[in-house]
Amino acid sequence: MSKKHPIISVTGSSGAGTSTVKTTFDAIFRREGVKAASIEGDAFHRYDRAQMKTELQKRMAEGDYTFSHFSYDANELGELERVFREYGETGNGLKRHYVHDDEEAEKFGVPPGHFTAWTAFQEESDLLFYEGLHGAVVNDQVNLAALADLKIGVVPVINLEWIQKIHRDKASRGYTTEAVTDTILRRMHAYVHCICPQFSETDINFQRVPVVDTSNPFIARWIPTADESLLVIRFKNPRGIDFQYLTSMIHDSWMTRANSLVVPGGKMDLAMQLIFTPMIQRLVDESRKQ
Ligand SMILES: Nc1ncnc2c1ncn2[C@@H]1O[C@H](COP(=O)(O)OP(=O)(O)OP(=O)(O)O)[C@@H](O)[C@H]1O
Ligand SMILES: O=C(CO)[C@H](O)[C@H](O)COP(=O)(O)O
Repeated sequence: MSKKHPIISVTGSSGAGTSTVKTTFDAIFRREGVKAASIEGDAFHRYDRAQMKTELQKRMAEGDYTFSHFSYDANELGELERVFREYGETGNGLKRHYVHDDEEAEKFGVPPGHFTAWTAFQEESDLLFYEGLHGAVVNDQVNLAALADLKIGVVPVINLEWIQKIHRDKASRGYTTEAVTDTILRRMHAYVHCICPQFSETDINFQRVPVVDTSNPFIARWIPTADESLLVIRFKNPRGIDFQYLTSMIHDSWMTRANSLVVPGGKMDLAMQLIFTPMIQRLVDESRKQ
């Protein structure tokens, strides 16, 4: 935690929608005149695509079938912790990109499956924004949750998460349904042990729930739309959250528990704007006073 250089960490599994949520944050940052330095979780993978394939084969030959991109040791979480810590102390840090597809290859000048070089943050910023797989990990080696000032979980119910992952990986990353299904299966152990525990560390979780049948996510022809889903928003600590204001501003929303709100899927962006704008203002006001 750093009052001077705050960190916002948006955490979710692959395909959960963390990149999509970033567009809402970018809109708030723009409107509120907040300068954010952004980093992506995939930049902290330990291996490039070819190295990962080799490492996977090696582990499987040794009888380890649990290793995947979700595993702690497939990622440089110590490096991520160092970036969080350095940013909190100095407002600086290092970033790079993991290039997934041809479009990103064109943008970054590096072939798919490779990393760009590490570079220091170019400009001064008011806060650091992380989105990725491991932004609230607490294990015996790192404590990322302790270093982030606002932690957000993006967690569609699992059928929906799989549909999103399958559709995105097929449409933009050139994978087949079978290849994505294999990846989902291979990652399940680490999903349970490395991804899920973070959602007890996060301050607010956003869980999209479809209200159409997703019983067989592997044949879904499209991702359930905003109108075909609800959003459960759960606050770890509801103290200070003005639920009356939120339910009056978000049409058709209601409370299901003392710390949980449900809003129509189409109100996700509005709900995030209403919830996060005052939180971001508070973080930035505090930091400017230091
Ligand atoms: N609220 C939503 N409504 C409908 N579709 C969504 C929503 N959020 C995400 N998606 C879709 O799900 C897919 C995955 O989303 P996104 O790329 O944001 O995931 P991600 O968590 O960043 O994944 P990764 O970490 O693997 O890059 C995309 O096709 C995106 O359009
Ligand atoms: O999105 C992901 C994790 O968040 C990808 O699955 C991971 O970055 C590996 O990518 P690829 O299989 O394209 O090399």
